[in-house]
Amino acid sequence: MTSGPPDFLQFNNLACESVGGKVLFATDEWFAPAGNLLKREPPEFLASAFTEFGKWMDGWETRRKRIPGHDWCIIQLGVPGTIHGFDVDTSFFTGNYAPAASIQAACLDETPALALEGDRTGMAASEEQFEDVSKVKSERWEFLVPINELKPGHASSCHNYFPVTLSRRVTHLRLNMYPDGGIARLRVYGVGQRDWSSIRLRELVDLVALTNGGVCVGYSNAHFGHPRNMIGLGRAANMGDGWETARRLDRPWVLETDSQGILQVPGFEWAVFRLGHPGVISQIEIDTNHFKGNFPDSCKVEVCSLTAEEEEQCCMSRWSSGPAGGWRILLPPQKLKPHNRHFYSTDALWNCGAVSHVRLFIAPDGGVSRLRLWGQLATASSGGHLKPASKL
Ligand SMILES: NC(=O)NC(NC(N)=O)C(=O)[O-]
Repeated sequence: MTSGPPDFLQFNNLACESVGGKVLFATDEWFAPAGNLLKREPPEFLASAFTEFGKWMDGWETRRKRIPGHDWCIIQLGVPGTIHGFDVDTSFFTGNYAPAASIQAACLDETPALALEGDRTGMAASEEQFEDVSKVKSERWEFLVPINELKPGHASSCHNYFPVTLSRRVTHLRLNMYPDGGIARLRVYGVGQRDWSSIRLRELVDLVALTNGGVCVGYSNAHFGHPRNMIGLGRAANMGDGWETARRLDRPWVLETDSQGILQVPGFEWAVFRLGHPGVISQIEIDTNHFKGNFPDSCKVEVCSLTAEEEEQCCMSRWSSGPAGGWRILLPPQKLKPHNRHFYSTDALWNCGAVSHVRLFIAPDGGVSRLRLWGQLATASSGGHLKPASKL
């Protein structure tokens, strides 16, 4: 029996540098810095690239150890949250991959006071140099992944997936490699968890933002870019930082207009998001930044309210069985423009009250770089669930 990629790959990468993930400390970074672990772009190999330290590698690579111990680094998540799984990606590290790794986690109130540059001096850094404000040495942090052998970074074996079952919030990770070697990327799949107590009554927040705990829970097509990219920080860096579907193959070979001159573009693609907190959405932004020859013709937004159990059922049916109460239209169909920020406020939106989930349609296909859903948190009087759904 062949098993496909694990379900946790649908979640957000909480450690990615594009959402603020940082390496605070590494015992050794001789060949390549640990910061590479958190890059958003897939790893690459440049056969003829060498530095004064050795072969240029796109990942974290330490020296062949000639002293006791093993190498490790401390990572601060860009978005603190609950972790559902890891991908320790060894791409292109073949004769120099780390043969084994483990991952530990902590939830720290403050950032550890660290000021160490990556060590290229010939002396490995010691545990004492890592001053941990939690007063618990990082070597004693809880293991989310015990020591496991890794596979080398050939295309067929580079992904080392580790599912995690821990419902507690995590802020920092310690990645251990045994004894030394290289790892191309560490992807930390989870859901952001923010403290909602600091939000004032009637304050508008982007309820779907990754930093506020929004998460994509289903989609029809993600050929060129995953829909979760739409809820990332700031404006998209490029087309790869947005949601982009393949060209639909069921489009007519010659497009035509109907009797009223409206272009007939059958078919659509969709993506469903769970909001970080149920709320009443009053402003929407749909940004087609960078999508110029491939922006969607039009979009539509629907909403519903689901419990965690109802969401699980919908996910299991890949959203073919809709919510019991049905989807309601929040934003009726709107024409879109290329490379443009589209803003819709209350006069364009239908009154739907408090909701927990949103479905964005694009017709017939194309790319959207950002989706922002501004609203107030649900209260007992606005009629929504007071607790965010927590299962996928
Ligand atoms: N050819 C190599 O990759 N050699 C060494 N690594 C780098 N990056 O030069 C090594 O063996 O660890």
